[in-house]
Amino acid sequence: MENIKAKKKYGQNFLIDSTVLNRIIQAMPKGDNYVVEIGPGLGDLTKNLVKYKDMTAYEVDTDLIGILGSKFEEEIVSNRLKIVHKDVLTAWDEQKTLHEGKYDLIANLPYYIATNIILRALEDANCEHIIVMIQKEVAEKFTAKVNNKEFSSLGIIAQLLTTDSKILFDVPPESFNPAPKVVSSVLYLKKDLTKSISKDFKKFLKACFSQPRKKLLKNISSLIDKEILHKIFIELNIDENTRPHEVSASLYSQMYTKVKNGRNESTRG
Ligand SMILES: C[S@@+](CC[C@H](N)C(=O)[O-])C[C@H]1O[C@@H](n2cnc3c(N)ncnc32)[C@H](O)[C@@H]1O
Repeated sequence: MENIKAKKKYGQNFLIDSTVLNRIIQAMPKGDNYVVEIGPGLGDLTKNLVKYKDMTAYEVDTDLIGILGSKFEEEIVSNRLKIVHKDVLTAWDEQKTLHEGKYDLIANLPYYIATNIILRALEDANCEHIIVMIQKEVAEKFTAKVNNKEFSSLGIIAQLLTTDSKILFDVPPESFNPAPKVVSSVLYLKKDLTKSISKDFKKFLKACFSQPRKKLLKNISSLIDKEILHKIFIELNIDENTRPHEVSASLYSQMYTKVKNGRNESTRG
């Protein structure tokens, strides 16, 4: 490895296990989608991805930009690889999508912003597949199903926006340099590009899970009129003692529609 000291503040844990790299490449979706990588680091995953697809990589660390520029001179000149020196969250704020055209996000993510990045990728209308290395604990939240204690707004959002979500495999700390403190997993999400969810629905979910172990009714009663809530719970056949993780994604979606309609009716009336 180059003489580069990994920076904690950028979540730099470089992948040094070629078996894991190969497994990520094997998981690459077939088809013509462009590839976007977030955090190419020293370029080990990039080197393998660019063999198969044209791609853009977003890297925030100035010290790595020069290294990547000389390592991939040929790929950059021939337009197979574009390296963007930018914080990827800023890029999303500025342009809403990381690529004009359908793309797959394939990356070993910086863990300190992994959840945020996945949520942004789920919102990005051009992103079709998400294959990312993240903390196992976070991967489990995105793939959790109803009644599982880990089921939260992340699992609900993922279920409503994807047709497939799964953990492909786990990766031990020794596969990285420096080794992270946690076990990692490669998460796979295939989005349904016809679906989207609103900011208000996300706010509603946040309220529903504000105290995850308390009753759902209690969590949202500060936000929504109690009478409307009781009516909705009866209509949807939800017991008043139900905890937030015991309600399915589709029921949350129906509940939100009813809350919205209830509010509209009360403003009209
Ligand atoms: C876990 S390392 C992965 C490096 C490399 N892809 C690998 O697999 O060895 C995360 C990478 O994301 C970069 N990074 C951190 N924060 C970023 C941000 N906000 N925008 C873009 N890249 C970021 C880091 O500098 C680092 O290169």
